[in-house]
Amino acid sequence: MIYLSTRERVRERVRSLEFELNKMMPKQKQGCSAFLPLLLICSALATLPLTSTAVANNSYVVIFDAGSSGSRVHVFSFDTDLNLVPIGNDLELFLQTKPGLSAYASDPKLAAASLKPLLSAAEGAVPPQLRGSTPVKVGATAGLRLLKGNASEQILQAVRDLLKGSSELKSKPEWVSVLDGIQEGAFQWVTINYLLGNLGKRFPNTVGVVDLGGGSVQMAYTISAKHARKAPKPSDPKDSYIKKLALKGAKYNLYVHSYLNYGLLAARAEILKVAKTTGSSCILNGFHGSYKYGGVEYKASASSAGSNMDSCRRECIKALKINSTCIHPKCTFGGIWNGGGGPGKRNLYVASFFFDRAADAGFIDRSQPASKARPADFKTAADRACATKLNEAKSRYPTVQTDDLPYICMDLVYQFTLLVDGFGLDPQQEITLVKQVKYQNSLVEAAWPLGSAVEAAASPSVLEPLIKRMELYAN
Ligand SMILES: O=c1[nH]cnc2c1ncn2[C@@H]1O[C@H](COP(=O)(O)OP(=O)(O)O)[C@@H](O)[C@H]1O
Ligand SMILES: [Ca+2]
Repeated sequence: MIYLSTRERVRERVRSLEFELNKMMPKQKQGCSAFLPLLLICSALATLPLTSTAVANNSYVVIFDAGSSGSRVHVFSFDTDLNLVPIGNDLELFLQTKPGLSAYASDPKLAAASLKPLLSAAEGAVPPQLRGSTPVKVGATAGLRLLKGNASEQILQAVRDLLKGSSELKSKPEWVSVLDGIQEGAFQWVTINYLLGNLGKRFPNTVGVVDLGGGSVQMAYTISAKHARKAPKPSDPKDSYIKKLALKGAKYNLYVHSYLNYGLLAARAEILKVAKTTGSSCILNGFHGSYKYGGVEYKASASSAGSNMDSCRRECIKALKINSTCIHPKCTFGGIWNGGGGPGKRNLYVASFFFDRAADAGFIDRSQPASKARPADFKTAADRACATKLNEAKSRYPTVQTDDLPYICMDLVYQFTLLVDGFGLDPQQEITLVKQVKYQNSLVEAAWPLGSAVEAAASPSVLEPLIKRMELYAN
């Protein structure tokens, strides 16, 4: 009887509540709308006085980020309103390991085994009685995208076997996949705007994101519906420039593009390819060696004149194909439409290697989760780095790993060129370099997995058991 009356009260609430979270992938749209009533019920239940059992009603999601340079696991817990709730003292369990899965291209089992310590820590963070209903998802990014032949599929299969064979968490084969760059960029946008409390606001009140990984770089920001209708339509719909999102009652047209091969480590290879055989003016004076990326070795030597900011910039502009044909009103680089700009791009949260190198160069404080900077700061830092000789570099850049030191001028010049010549930022525009975002007095990683977890937490597989637990309680 209590169960029925609770349901009644829920229905009442449902009528007066608007809560909508939608799917990012068009193929799941139908599932989402079919699922909407469940979300409404959960949202309504969250406002009922269930205080003593509130914790029992939280759901957990485990997301593996199989990045090109490392693997990471994130565990999140959500309440029925999709707010993050603490796991122990933090709002997230976050662990990482290096190298990434793609470094084990010839040994899929070993690749999967590299996730074991992360998996057992993640499992330990989920209460035992909830493990069987807690989804574990694995999203691989540029590293696996760039592997040749069926190597990436074999690694994914080994990971599926690992999850099925040695984890209590709920896994499905299709939850272990290579994310496409558009999903990656859209999830990053959701993460940042979720943490800033922007979801549900009008589009000009959201922030744009740039995420510079090792293998690829993504940019995403919202544009007006009018502009979105005029967006160029690529021949393959899965490469669409616009992703439609409906989050917390607001509809967004997200401009999103991922540039494969233009992550920081992949871009080094692109720059070395355009450098003359006499050497690259991006490499510090005193270095003569080679650079390995994606199983290919590139000659990497300083030019006889040593490193030089302006000549290095020209190499970066060539590598980025800034001047390639543009059939749209305006392009970023390589003939890609620039999205048209607008208020959704006014505030940019710029993550991953942008944060790391800015901290290495010393113009932001690594101990702070986020710092304001300007693209021009990368140029000033590059000027100094390019005037450094290899034998002075270690003392000048103590946090940079030895293998990365010859490339410190290249990395900083590339980052400035990418922001200004590529993404069209004013060198003086203030941007936020971000590693973590403060959410309810805790810090949460500014990375795509939270966006994926928000989507997963709103899916039937997570909410159905949750509703059953609530019904059980109400009975
Ligand atoms: O969750 C995170 N927390 C902190 N830094 C991260 C996280 N995810 C990625 N990064 C940053 O991104 C850099 C490389 O990105 P990644 O290995 O994910 O490449 P990819 O995105 O091109 O596959 C890392 O060196 C690190 O600085
Ligand atoms: Ca990444």
